[in-house]
Amino acid sequence: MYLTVVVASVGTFIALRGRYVRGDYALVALVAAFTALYGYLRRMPTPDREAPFAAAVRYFAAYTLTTTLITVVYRLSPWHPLASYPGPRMAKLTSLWLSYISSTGKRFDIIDQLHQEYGPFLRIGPNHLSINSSSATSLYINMEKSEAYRYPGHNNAVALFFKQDAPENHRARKRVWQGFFTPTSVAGLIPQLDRRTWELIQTLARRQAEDPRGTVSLAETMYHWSHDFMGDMVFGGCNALELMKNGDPHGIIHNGKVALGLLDSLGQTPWLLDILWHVSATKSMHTLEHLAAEMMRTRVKSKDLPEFRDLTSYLLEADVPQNELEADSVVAIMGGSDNTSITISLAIFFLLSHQQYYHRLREELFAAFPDPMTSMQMDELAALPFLNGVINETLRLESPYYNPRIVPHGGAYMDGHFIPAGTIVAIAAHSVQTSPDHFFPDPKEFRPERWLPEGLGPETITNKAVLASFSFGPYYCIGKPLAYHQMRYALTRLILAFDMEVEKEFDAAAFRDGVLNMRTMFLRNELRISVRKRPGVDFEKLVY
Ligand code: HEM
Repeated sequence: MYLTVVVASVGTFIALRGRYVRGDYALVALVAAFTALYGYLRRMPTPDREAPFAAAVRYFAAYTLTTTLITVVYRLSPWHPLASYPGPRMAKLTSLWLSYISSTGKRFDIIDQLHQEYGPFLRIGPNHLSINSSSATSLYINMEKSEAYRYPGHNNAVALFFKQDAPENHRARKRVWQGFFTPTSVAGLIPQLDRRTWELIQTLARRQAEDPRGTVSLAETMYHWSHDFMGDMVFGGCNALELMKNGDPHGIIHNGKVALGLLDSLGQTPWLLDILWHVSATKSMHTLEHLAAEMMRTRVKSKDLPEFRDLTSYLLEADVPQNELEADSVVAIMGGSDNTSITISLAIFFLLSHQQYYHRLREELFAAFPDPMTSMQMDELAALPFLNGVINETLRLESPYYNPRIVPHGGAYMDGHFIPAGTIVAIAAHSVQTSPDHFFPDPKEFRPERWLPEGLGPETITNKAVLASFSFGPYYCIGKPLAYHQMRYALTRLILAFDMEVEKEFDAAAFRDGVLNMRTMFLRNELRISVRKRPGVDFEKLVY
């Protein structure tokens, strides 16, 4: 019987090597195999009169252990296709290591330290490489997304962001979204952005006035602002989110962020996510999915549509089926609100902790807009060099996103290395974005002047092409132009409206250390500020 166990283990290893198998299906298959074995043993006389159940457990444990042992030996052996790539032993053994370091929110830092130890090509999973080289931007031109982007629960609906088995489905859907992101269409959203940003200013002042400490949570209020604007942009305001007025009773922000964090960490071990999808560990993912579906259903039924065209109107015009509208709405809710608002909050954090840059930006903005109530055009904001420097510098330091791709048939060559087909590869975005080869001097410091034509002096290196914040290639961020405008606009309005200060006891180093990145960001410490209205600003009378 043990010979049969070994043969079964070797057979399993050969059949599954390098293949992705759904974890929930595999679990069901294992339970079925155990049941069949037990049924078989019940009918067979066992020589030593061992109970059939105990014998089934023993054989099954032997099978599992043998299969695991063969896999472990293979992964650490010189015959593994990635054997020549260095990395921590645990990473070579199991993708659980990558899921674990992802769940700490400090993956970017851990991977950066490992790159310093092992070099630019780092094995961070049994079948997974992190690449700390500008050449890795080319991965994004023609490689498909890894299984980490699979819609949890294998909803096969076509939607942006999530992995599609047929890339042409992604291209077709991206064309529909592109209709919404044309300059004319984005221009139609400007009055909404204006309205919501004045409401943000009122909300910051109101919340501060109501707070016993006399301060306001900037990051939380920015999230409320971006979700309210997203509700207008995606659903034409039909869902009456109104987080700035009502807070977040349905937990859309919390559940959205936890869901994204789970996707970012468990997604690196897709078989485990397949299993956990069926239990309460992934509750936030289900909650986000239900909230998004509900919002989309309300929008589809609504007769009370705004004058501007929202994203859903483009999807409906293209006859996108209901289940795909709902899947796209998950993407739109998270894509359209999360990164933009946290980037603005972090830009303000950097400015307030580097007063010289805060003053420099104020000078630029006060000169460009002497009347703080004035309207602002997109091209005027896009032409302000220091404002753009502040935004790019914040993105450079605080968007260490992890975007894994899969090497296609035939493999790939990079910097003299051959990477076999089927390997999962990702640019080490944080390492590249903070490397002295690409950003010099002071690559780890917030120095927005590096983005100006004169830079930080004659030695300056600013390799704009490696900024991976919006990714590259066919899966680049479709919202990039809108996101830049939102960030420029909100930052400018806030700086024109208020003198801002952090709380007296604010610890900038501890705050920065407490920024956790799992594609979305979690802040361990609050960012509370105080705001004081500037002369000439009169927002109280504006009614929304
Ligand atoms: C600072 C703000 C933003 C940042 C840093 C950002 C970053 C990114 C990144 C890195 C990706 C590629 C993901 C990957 O390959 O893993 C992406 C995709 C995407 N983003 Fe953004 N994003 C921002 C704002 C927005 C906004 C405002 C929207 C508007 C709805 C948006 C919608 C999307 C969509 C739909 C995708 C998927 C594109 C595709 O699959 O082709 N993003 N974003």
